[in-house]
Amino acid sequence: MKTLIIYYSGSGNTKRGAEKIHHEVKNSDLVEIKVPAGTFSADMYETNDIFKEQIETNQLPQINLPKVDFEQYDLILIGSPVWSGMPASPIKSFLNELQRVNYSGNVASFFTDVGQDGNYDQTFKTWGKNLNIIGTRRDSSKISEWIEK
Ligand SMILES: Cc1cc2nc3c(=O)[nH]c(=O)nc-3n(C[C@H](O)[C@H](O)[C@H](O)COP(=O)(O)O)c2cc1C
Repeated sequence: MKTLIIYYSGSGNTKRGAEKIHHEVKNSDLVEIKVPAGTFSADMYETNDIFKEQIETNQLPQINLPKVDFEQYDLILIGSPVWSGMPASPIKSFLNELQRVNYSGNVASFFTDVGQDGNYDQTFKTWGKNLNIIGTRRDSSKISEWIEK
């Protein structure tokens, strides 16, 4: 089984989790989703306002991805911070891209937060409604056990 671990991280927590999972999961590749400088703010409250506006208006952030043939992966594991009880907006951009290319493999997600995951799971499933989503989990612990089953 081949796995792509792909993540967006604003301040490094999700990045660290993704790197840990990458070391544990055999036959996995690791890719970071980046946004242009200035998309968000260093201030989390400002970022939260920008985020909410993006979601309300569906003006999603541009994402910079390396050229990846998604179809070579059996599973794409998407890492995100929780923002306002939801996945971060670059994840919505990425889920749109996966649906645009009709990715047919399995999709899962892990998230990092400070304890309030709100509607993360439901929102992820709604944003990726045309994908085969196998589930979402908190943090990087036990993720390799979960996805390798
Ligand atoms: C804009 C913004 C909104 C956030 N909203 C939540 C939230 O609703 N619930 C929560 O538990 N943590 C929230 N957090 C905290 C982050 O989810 C947490 O610090 C996460 O680990 C950050 O990951 P990162 O370092 O990969 O960006 C928020 C952080 C930011 C910047």
